[in-house]
This record gives sequence, structure tokens and C-alpha cells, in this order.
Amino acid sequence: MDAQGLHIETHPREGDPVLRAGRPDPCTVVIFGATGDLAERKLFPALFELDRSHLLPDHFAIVAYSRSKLVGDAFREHVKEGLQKFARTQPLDEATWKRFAPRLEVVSGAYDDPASFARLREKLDEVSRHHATDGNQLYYMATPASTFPQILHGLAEAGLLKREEQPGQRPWRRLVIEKPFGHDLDSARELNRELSAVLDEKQVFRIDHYLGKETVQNILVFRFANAIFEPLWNRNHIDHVEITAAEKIGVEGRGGFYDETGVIRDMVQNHLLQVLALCAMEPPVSFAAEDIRDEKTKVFRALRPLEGREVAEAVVAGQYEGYRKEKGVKPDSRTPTYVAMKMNVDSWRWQGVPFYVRAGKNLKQRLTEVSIHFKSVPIGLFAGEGATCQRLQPNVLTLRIQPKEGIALSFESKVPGEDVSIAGVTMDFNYAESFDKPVPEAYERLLLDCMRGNATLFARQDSVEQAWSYVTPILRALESGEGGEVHTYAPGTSGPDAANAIPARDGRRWTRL
Ligand SMILES: NC(=O)C1=CN([C@@H]2O[C@H](COP(=O)(O)OP(=O)(O)OC[C@H]3O[C@@H](n4cnc5c(N)ncnc54)[C@H](OP(=O)(O)O)[C@@H]3O)[C@@H](O)[C@H]2O)C=CC1
Ligand SMILES: O=C1O[C@H](COP(=O)(O)O)[C@@H](O)[C@H](O)[C@H]1O
Repeated sequence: MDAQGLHIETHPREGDPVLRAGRPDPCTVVIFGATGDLAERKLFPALFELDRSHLLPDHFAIVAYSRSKLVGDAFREHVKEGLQKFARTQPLDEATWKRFAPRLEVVSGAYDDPASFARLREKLDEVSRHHATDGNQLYYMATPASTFPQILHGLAEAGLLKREEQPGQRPWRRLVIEKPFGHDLDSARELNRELSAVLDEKQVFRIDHYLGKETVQNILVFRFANAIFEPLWNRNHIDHVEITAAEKIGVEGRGGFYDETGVIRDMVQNHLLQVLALCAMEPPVSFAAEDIRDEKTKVFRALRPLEGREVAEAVVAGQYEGYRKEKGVKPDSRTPTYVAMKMNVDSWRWQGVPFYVRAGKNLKQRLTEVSIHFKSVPIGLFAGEGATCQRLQPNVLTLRIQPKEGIALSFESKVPGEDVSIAGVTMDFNYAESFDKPVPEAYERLLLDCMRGNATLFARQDSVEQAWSYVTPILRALESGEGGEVHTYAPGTSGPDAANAIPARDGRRWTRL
């Protein structure tokens, strides 16, 4: 029994699912932007953890590409220091480090210099021979989006990209591209044109780390591996859906990047629309990548467009006090660090069910979750029984993405005693209590999938463009002022009070923060 009184038994299946999916081919991973924040906090730790768990191929190498002059052992030492802070398993496993360090090579070079890419090519030839990686290469662009075209051009000119003409072609070349995929619809289209000029879509992995989170993947399993929820998952039973991604942290030294980006490009266009799509999509024909991606794309196509003055009604933008003093932020910046929106999915299943979506930085707590609010009971059968019986709360199903990963269902229960008195209780599933293993980091799973060529958890070109089609007019309206003002909010709060108006216009309220 857990604290809420619910006993959850887990039924482990034979074999580890990750191992069942097979070891990746021998390969070299090339990380561009190797001294950056993402590389230090996420990529090297994920690769290290995969090595520790013996999930990397036996023949494997990493080539760190960087403008920095750190090379050889000095660079390895720099990576080790990062791992000592950010590796998932602490203290750092020395035996793994002894295996990992010799697999790590460095190329110091610029992003717009053909001679640097020629040196990269020489290094890759040498590494492929030395580590027997069979010439398979995974290029990871862990750099600001403005450098993506330069890197693509450098790789193509150096002959390092080969279009996949047929499935299973060897050696393979794949490219991982970080979000944001463009700055708006036009730039996303341009980026996609540039990618498709040199690579087949199957070789491009647009990474959205939310899709690598166990709890986000579990949305599909929860919906489609259980028979009891799907019959209720529609406008007949659901009143509204609330999606929240609240962060306690601010821009954390990424002011220059963030001020050009803002919360809608940073969190909504990608992570939150992906989460919404997983909640709203129809059952896919199969669990194959294309079938799932097709269904998600249909959700994006069904999002009711918002533009001009409509944006002022459905969207509230905010900026935390003190943001303009962050390093790299313009002193008169109007970039939102918070947004609350009402979205509608114009489909047979979701007509009349609003999706209230919020994301923000410097809020009072870290909380990412989806809550499905069911409709009220049709009649008050117990209303005559006393005060508690007149205030029945509708059921809420909460998918907790982070922290305290799990799923909770609230319902009404009779309070023990002679009279009929009713109180809300919760059935709660917690990953930590139910599974005797840690939840892996999203980047571990996603890097492994790229090496295996499995694109299920990556965004496809058309769905990225669909998401931009929805978001770009909203950004335009906010940036021109037509979509309303940017409200300030005090750090450590729930965001601007003005955001309460969004559900309040429909007679509802935010319930989660
Ligand atoms: N940090 C995070 O948590 C997340 C980041 N991302 C995405 O990952 C990518 C990298 O982000 P992040 O690591 O935070 O960014 P950083 O600002 O830390 O930059 C990454 C690295 O890119 C290289 N670089 C190349 N050209 C430039 C340039 N003109 N200006 C600055 N750096 C340059 C530098 O590496 P070097 O000097 O070694 O060449 C730099 O350290 C971005 O696209 C971001 O949106 C996505 C999700 C989360
Ligand atoms: O992509 C990004 O995500 C993080 C939030 O990720 P989480 O896994 O901690 O929820 C966000 O802080 C960052 O600004 C954004 O670029």
C-alpha cells in the first residue's frame, strides 16, 4: 500500500527493453559545440551513462568539435570535470572513465572554415580505422541555431554527408539537429530545404528531449495499452485539459540565446505541442515511427489558428521582474518568459474541449504535468445529505511528467462514519515506488535511438512546419503588440495575475500552480 492507500503491483517482463532493441552499429558521434552547456550537462553525461550500462557499441568513438583550443588530454580533463558534476551516477565510475576517455578525440576548428572541416574529415578517417567504427557517423549540432546552415555546408563541402538512397545503406550518415528548428515558419522551411538538399529525411533527427522523457513516452502506453481510459478520452467525458511546464530556474546565463527565443519558441512550439499531440492524437495504426508521426501531425493541423486581436483574448504573456538585467538581455526587452494560452483542437474527438497551456521561468515551483479534467456527474444524487455532498469535485487524471514522475486519479469517496459525508481522495502511481530502477535521462534514450536509426521519438519535417504555422501568427501578434501587453510578474510566483482571465472567461480556473 502506498501513502494514498493504493497498492500497485508491477509486472516486469522478460529482458530489458533497451537490450531487446539491440546494440547500435559501430559508429562515431561527432559533437559540434563540444564546450557548450548542452554538451557538458546532457550529451557527455548521457554517452557516459550509456557506456557505463554497456549499451554503446563495442566499436565506438566520439569526436568533439570545438572552436576552443583545448585538445587531447586537456579536453578529456575538461569533459571529466563536467561528468563529475553532471553524470547521472555519482561518484563518477572510474572503470567506465578508463574505457570512455580513449574513445574521445578532439578537433579544434571554426564553423565557417573549409580547412577545419577538411581536418575533421582526416580525423574521422583515422578514428574509423583506429576504433573500427565502419565509417558510420552521427553528427550532433549542439550549437546555436544560427550556426546550423554553416555546419551543414561545411560537412557537405568536405564530402562528409552521403544521401541515403536505399534503406540499410552502409556506411550511414545521420544528423541530429537541436531545437529550435528555425525561428518562425519561413526559417524552419528554409532549414528543412537546406537539410533535404543534402540528406534524406530518414537521416535527419530533430531532437525534442521531452519526447525522450519516460513519462512523456508513457502517455501513449497509458492511453493505448489499457482498455479502460480510451473510451473516456473524448469530448463526451472530458471537460478540459490543463498542461503546465513551470520552471523554478530563470535563464541561467543563457540570456543572449533566450532573449532571441522567448518562451513560445523555447517551450511551446516544440515540447508542449508535442505533449499536447500525444494526449490528443488518435490511436496510430501501429507503433511504427511514421504512423505515430502521422497522427501527431493531424493534431497540429487541427489546432484552431489564432491571429491578430484573437491572440489578446486567448494568450497572456509575461516577463519576470529582473529579466532585463540578465546578462545578454536587452534593457528594453519584450521577450516573454511566461505564457498562458487557450488552445482548441478542431477535431471530432475534441470539439468544445479547451486545452489550457502554460509555461514559464522563475515560477514558484518546478512542475510539468498534464491534467485531464473530467465532466461533473449529471445529477447531485447526494445533494440532500449535507454540505460536503453539495461540492462534489469532478475527477482529475494527472500525468506527472516531472518531478515525482507518476500518474494520479482523484475521485470522491465516502468518509467513514454514520452519515454520508464525501471527501476527495487520490489513487497515485509513482515511478520511484513501483519500479526498482532509476528513470533514465531523456538524452540517453534519444542518443541510443539515433545510433539505432529509430526516429519514432523525433519530430518530422512536416509536423515541425505545422507547429510553426500555428505559433508564428501568435508570435507576430505578440511582437507587434496587437496580441496584448507583456505583463511583469514577481519571481517565485505563479506568473502574472492576468493569466487567470484565460480559464476564467470560460468559468474555469488553473488548478495546478
Ligand atoms: N542547454 C540546454 O539545456 C538546451 C539546449 N538546447 C539547444 O542546444 C543548442 C546548444 O545550446 P547550448 O549548449 O545551451 O548553447 P551554448 O550557448 O552553450 O553554445 C553551444 C556551443 O556552440 C558553439 N558555438 C558555435 N558558434 C557559436 C556562436 N556563434 N555563438 C556561441 N556559441 C557558438 C560553442 O562551442 P565551442 O566553443 O566549443 O565551439 C558553444 O559553446 C541550441 O540550439 C539550444 O537551443 C536544447 C535543449 C536544452
Ligand atoms: O529545451 C529546453 O528545456 C528546458 C526544460 O527542460 P526540462 O527537461 O528541465 O523540463 C528549459 O529550461 C530550456 O530553457 C529549454 O531550452
